[in-house]
Amino acid sequence: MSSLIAKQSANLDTSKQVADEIDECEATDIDEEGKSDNKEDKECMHNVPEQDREEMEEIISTFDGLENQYNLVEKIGEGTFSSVYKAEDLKYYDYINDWDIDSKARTKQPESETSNDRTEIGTMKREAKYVAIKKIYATSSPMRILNELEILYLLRGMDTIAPLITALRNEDQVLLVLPYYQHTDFRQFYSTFSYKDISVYFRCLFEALAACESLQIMHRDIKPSNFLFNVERKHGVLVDFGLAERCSRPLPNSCPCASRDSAEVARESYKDYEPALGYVKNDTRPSKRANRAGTRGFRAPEVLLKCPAQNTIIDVWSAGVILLSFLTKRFPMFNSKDDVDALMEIACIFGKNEMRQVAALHGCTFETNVNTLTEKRVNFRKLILWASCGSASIYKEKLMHKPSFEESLCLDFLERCLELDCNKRITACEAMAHDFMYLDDPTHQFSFQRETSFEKPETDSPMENDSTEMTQHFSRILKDEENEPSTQDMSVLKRKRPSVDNT
Ligand SMILES: Nc1ncnc2c1ncn2[C@@H]1O[C@H](COP(=O)(O)OP(=O)(O)OP(=O)(O)O)[C@@H](O)[C@H]1O
Repeated sequence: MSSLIAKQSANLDTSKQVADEIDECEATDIDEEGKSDNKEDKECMHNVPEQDREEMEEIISTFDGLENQYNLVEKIGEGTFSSVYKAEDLKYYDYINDWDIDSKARTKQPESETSNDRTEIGTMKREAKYVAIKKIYATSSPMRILNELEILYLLRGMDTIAPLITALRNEDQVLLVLPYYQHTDFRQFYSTFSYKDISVYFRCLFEALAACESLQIMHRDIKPSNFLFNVERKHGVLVDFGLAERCSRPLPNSCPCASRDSAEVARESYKDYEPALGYVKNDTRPSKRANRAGTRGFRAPEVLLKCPAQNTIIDVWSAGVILLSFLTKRFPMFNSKDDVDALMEIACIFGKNEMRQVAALHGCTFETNVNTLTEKRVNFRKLILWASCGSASIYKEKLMHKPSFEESLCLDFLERCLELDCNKRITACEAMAHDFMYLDDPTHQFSFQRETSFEKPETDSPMENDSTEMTQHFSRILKDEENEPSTQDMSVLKRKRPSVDNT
């Protein structure tokens, strides 16, 4: 076994470190070998499914000496490219652990307490410390693994990005060791968060995105399960840079969106376009190729339209989709099975007109014979109220009220994140200056001006055109929920699509 990245050596005042880590509540004995006597872990191991236990035993047997460093406790995640295990770090106290933000937060305690603790070092009970071990499947290419390692290295030192502690390799097996973050499953809080809570969530997320943006790194897989949010600590950490990529300077003619002039022409050109029905049988045009990596439902329009000039702004769109889930109280928001479906879901909200425009921006055409799509976009406030109110009468009542300051601010931020045109979308750094990020900060001076005039909207029909399939679909959801709240299908836009000949 070889260590790809050496742990920082332990030549510091270890005693101070140890003293700083004391937490009486979670105290755990550690014997001379360094193994903890954590009863919870032992009980946990009994509950570990047979298959997971076998996997963990295999990892231990593959990596010589691993068992002296880490005690694998349970499997905590399984993705397309890796499995993730929670493990106790048996050598924690031998190393400088700058990555440990929990302990850092705790060391901010009064001097008198820490000096008292220091005197008890020899005899004290040490708290068990955990890491997350990510086992990358051997099918991943070495270049992909190296890319993840390099990007994690570049992004080190951020409180909102999970840093790499170390990495281990044995032949084709690679383990990444990351801090373990106690977090809350998104499904447990997304429908109950207040605007202030949502603001805190997004400030952490955008802090991480702004750091990526300043280094021109696209994460490519922004979604709730990759942003580990701890509700109690009100802190989140971005993980999983397995698909991350460094932006390359786009060639000006690689896509109309890549240069200001051609983007302007493209934005206008779609108006004159006359769609030709059918498709070219012997199409000799070169196929359009671009990185489309990501998770369905979170891909930005430019990714779906195979834009070769993608940049960090794709992650802002994905963050916008998460925000839409918070506000509509629907997760997942989109549930497409392929890219065409995904574009249709987006078109349900933005309407055909804007879809044609964004397609032209990336050198494509958008045409569909799905006659239930509207030309114009759906108003975000109406969509959110409709999806989140639970009953048509509450929806109507809320719609009649002027949005609160918090709601207006949040809607403004949502619109800026979910901007179809990637050149007009808010950047992560700009987002950090948006007032929405500071809703919970009593010292923040707000400059956001909400519209003073408020026209009571027509409430007979929730959307512009009540005859569309989408409106009927939304209405059905509302009706169902009025009678009996449905927990079966939380995805607003999940619906059967009529057969499409030409999209
Ligand atoms: N540092 C960590 N602390 C706690 N849990 C973690 C940590 N890293 C990952 N996890 C858990 O493991 C899951 C999978 O991790 P990760 O996203 O890195 O793997 P993946 O194979 O790329 O998954 P996917 O294909 O779903 O994106 C996460 O959703 C999370 O629940």
